[in-house]
Amino acid sequence: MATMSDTLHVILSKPFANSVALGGIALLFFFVFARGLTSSFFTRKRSTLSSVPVVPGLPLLGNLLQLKEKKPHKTFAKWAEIYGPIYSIKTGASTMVVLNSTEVAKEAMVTRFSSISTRKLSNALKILTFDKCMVATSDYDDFHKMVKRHILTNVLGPNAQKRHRCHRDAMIDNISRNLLASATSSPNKSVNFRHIFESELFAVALKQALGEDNDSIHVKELGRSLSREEIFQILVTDMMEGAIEVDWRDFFPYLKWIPNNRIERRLQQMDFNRRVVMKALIDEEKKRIASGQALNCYLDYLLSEAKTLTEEQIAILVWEAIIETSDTTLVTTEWALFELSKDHCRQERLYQALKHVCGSENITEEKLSQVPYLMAVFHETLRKYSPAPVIPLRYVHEDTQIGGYHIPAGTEIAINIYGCNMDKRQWENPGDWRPERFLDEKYDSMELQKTMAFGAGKRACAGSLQAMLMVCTAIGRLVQKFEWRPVEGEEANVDTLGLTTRKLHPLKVVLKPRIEE
Ligand code: HEM
Repeated sequence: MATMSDTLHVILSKPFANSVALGGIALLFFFVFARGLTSSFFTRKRSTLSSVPVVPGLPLLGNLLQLKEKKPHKTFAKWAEIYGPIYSIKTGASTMVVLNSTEVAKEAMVTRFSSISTRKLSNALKILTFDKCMVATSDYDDFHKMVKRHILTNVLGPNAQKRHRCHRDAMIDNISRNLLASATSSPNKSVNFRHIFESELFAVALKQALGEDNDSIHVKELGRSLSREEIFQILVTDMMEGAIEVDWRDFFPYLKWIPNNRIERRLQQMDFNRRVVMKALIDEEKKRIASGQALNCYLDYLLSEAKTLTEEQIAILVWEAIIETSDTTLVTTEWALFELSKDHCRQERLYQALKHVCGSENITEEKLSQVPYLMAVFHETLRKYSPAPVIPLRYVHEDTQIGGYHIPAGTEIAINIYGCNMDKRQWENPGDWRPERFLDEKYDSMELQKTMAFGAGKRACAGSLQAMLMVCTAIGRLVQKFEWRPVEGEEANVDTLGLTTRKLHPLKVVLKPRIEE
């Protein structure tokens, strides 16, 4: 998987790119300098507000080389300690303003939303999202409003979630049963929590989106049948990796004419695989529908209600519901259980809180609000391990202001959710995982926006209710059923990987089934 630094090193070591860069360097310097000069000239003319503090960088490359650490959200947070919660950086030819506190992030997402409502997509995301054809990556326009209404009506809104309840209940039962089987067949041996959870979560994603959880599918264009694991690889894993592919032309749009075949071929292949697998899955369901068997799922709903959408658009939207369900919920549950497994006192506190409310019954979604400590575990995990650490870039389409600074049109905005949720001025000892901080009376127990993890304003996460229901019920049930202990050395495995803050090393724990009293 290419990181920004890998890519830059490749650029800088490639003779062709070097010769282009050297040949055009005078021109480019002039271009960049002239661009800066003109924009600051207009800035001064149009606004009495000052410009945001600037993180110094190199000519042409700007701050790209300083972002060589694989986790830009951490570098952004470090810069916030020096330059304040709002500053600007240069990523090649573009100016990016980075927001690192709840105050300025909310101002951008709520108060100034009308000036910052478009997305700036990388080349990779443009290809993989069929050019903004998803709810999450589209601009705030009529298409967005229509498809958001669709996903809320059939999948993610409160009524839709009630209708999909049976899938979530089956998921928790299966996970609990599979973990019990592993723990009793080989006590003291670590169990593969992620493998079991991920597979069951994918089942919910498929049932909500397509109506059925397929064990395999024949894909004519690939000339073979794919197993469920291969379907997951193509629809989820490859796409998550592809989304962070760095194409250096993103930073130097005026060099777009230079081909970047390696990345383009890889992305086109991923896109092709996704298209043909989605087509095969959808064709299979169309046969079911033609036979008169209707199911409550997003595909059936879109085919009957969304007549203006093309087949390709429907396929991307159905895929969106699959991929968004399949990752962040696992990320949050795994980190919460990681923290609980190494903190016996807090695990015991949660167990007692569950016992107090549920006795020997299993926790259910109806009872979640009666266990404030469980909700606190959820929010503290979202705060410390914010699954989407940086919100997909926004684009300023008319001059605006944030934090009292002038922000000219054309600026990219990076909202560093990780920075907001780890801001020392808002959170005491932010590096500590301390659910008790959310037991404070100032928090409404069922409010989902206690941290910035789900974003804010009109583009806040549409799946927050589903995520809360699944994560909290899973943590609650699994702590009711088992005592969680980390295997030796697990405490140090805090590294993350990828687009979301997925745990680099899957959680390794020993589970001791609790004796039912
Ligand atoms: C713990 C789990 C989750 C977290 C932390 C999370 C976080 C986020 C964030 C930060 C955004 C971007 C907000 C913005 O651009 O301002 C977002 C958008 C979105 N999320 Fe989630 N998400 C989670 C789970 C889910 C799930 C399970 C779904 C289900 C399909 C989902 C569907 C969406 C959609 C459709 C959007 C786009 C909303 C819009 O643009 O109007 N999310 N999410």
